[in-house]
Amino acid sequence: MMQSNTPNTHLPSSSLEARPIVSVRQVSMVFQTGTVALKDANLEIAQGEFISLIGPSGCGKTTLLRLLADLIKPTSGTILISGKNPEEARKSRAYGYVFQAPTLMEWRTVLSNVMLPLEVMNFPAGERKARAEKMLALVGLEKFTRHYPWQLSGGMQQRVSIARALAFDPQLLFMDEPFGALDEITRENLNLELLRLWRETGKTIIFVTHSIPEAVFLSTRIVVMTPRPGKIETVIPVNLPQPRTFETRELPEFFQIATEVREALRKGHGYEVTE
Ligand SMILES: Nc1ncnc2c1ncn2[C@@H]1O[C@H](COP(=O)(O)OP(=O)(O)OP(=O)(O)O)[C@@H](O)[C@H]1O
Repeated sequence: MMQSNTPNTHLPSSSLEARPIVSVRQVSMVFQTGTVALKDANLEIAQGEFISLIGPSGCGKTTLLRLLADLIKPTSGTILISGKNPEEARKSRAYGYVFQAPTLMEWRTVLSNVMLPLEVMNFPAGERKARAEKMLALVGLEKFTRHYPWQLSGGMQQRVSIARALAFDPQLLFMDEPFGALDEITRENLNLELLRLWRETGKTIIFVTHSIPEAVFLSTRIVVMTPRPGKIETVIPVNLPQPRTFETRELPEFFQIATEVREALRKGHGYEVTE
């Protein structure tokens, strides 16, 4: 059975009085090379939030995501996901992960790519197809189930990756610059689609980006990071009305928040972000 998540019909409460879905406390990551990729990071994320991590190259955004996903272990500090450590959370399928490149298997159809994690996780055979079809419909690709990845555009391939990450119905979705390689128009359309999906499913999303407008458009809060050592500089709330539309980008508040993010990045000497 699919979990029944609550749709995000309004801005998620800024209150973190209920147990946060993600809790990062005093987390540092020093690689064997001596690079301090993350220093004393603290962050609490409530269920249903859309959090963007923004900052210049090398500030530790991917490192933070990889720590949450149990792909690497922190040097110090504590990470809890729904009250579990990252390894337990991974084993209980708490999150899906979308990478910058779609990483689809070229010899498998779209449907078969989305079914792959369900096969690996030993979902009953009868359930796999129904789940995969449901997720592909959610990302608007119901007519492309029999296509192969090379027959799809880059944006469509990334939508398949999102469907694949959601196939086993995780509460959390980690996305590492998923639209970074796409053209601006495709990217803006996918931003809108992602917000619709977020509203409809009630997922909590943690999204890495280099783009200030993308972060402002998507997020309920923006985590601004700065490099050397990787640090959380500040967390900026985005109180723009929901649902966001193309017009959202024209609002004076949109520009005000973008300026706030830019200034926070400058304060941390992070200049290398896209406008
Ligand atoms: N496995 C590793 N071993 C050694 N150093 C690493 C490793 N992974 C990342 N680093 C270093 O840690 C720092 C943070 O890297 P990370 O990939 O988290 O940055 P980022 O903010 O995601 O950058 P980008 O925006 O370019 O993807 C960088 O200086 C990077 O070189």
